[in-house]
Amino acid sequence: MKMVLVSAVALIDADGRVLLAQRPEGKSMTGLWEFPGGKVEAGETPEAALIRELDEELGIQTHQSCLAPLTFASHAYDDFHLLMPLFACRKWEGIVSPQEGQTLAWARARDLRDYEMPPADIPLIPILRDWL
Ligand SMILES: Nc1nc2c([nH]c(=O)n2[C@@H]2O[C@H](COP(=O)(O)OP(=O)(O)OP(=O)(O)O)[C@@H](O)[C@H]2O)c(=O)[nH]1
Repeated sequence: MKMVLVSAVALIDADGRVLLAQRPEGKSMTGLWEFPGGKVEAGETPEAALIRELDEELGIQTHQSCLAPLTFASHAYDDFHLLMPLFACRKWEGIVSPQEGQTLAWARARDLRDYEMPPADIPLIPILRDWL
């Protein structure tokens, strides 16, 4: 099975809320809420992929030193196996604004369960809630 490496981040604001992005129409798993991030390209580190994706998707800049490893997802989808490190980040520059028409939500830890997420993300929720 093809292994796909996706780097994702829990961006945490000053009130301890986490940023979720809703997958737009036309993509797989439309409407589900996910952590910002994306596929790691050839020759890229997971951290560099995330720094690039945050700039592209949300218009913010961060640094490797602001990305702390938090946990990971390992999930067998029908057509690929997803391996997804989840970093935590509390420091960035710029204002979070959707660059690709995504709907964004700042979710409180206790409300995370109310957002329908991809199956790979489900085990991450209690880890994140305990950690926040
Ligand atoms: N960024 C992100 N991707 C996730 C999460 N959970 C999860 O299963 N994924 C999966 O990881 C892949 C991320 O790919 P991507 O963001 O670079 O590209 P994409 O949505 O256009 O991919 P796709 O349309 O090929 O599915 C997708 O298959 C997505 O469904 C998550 O929390 N964040």
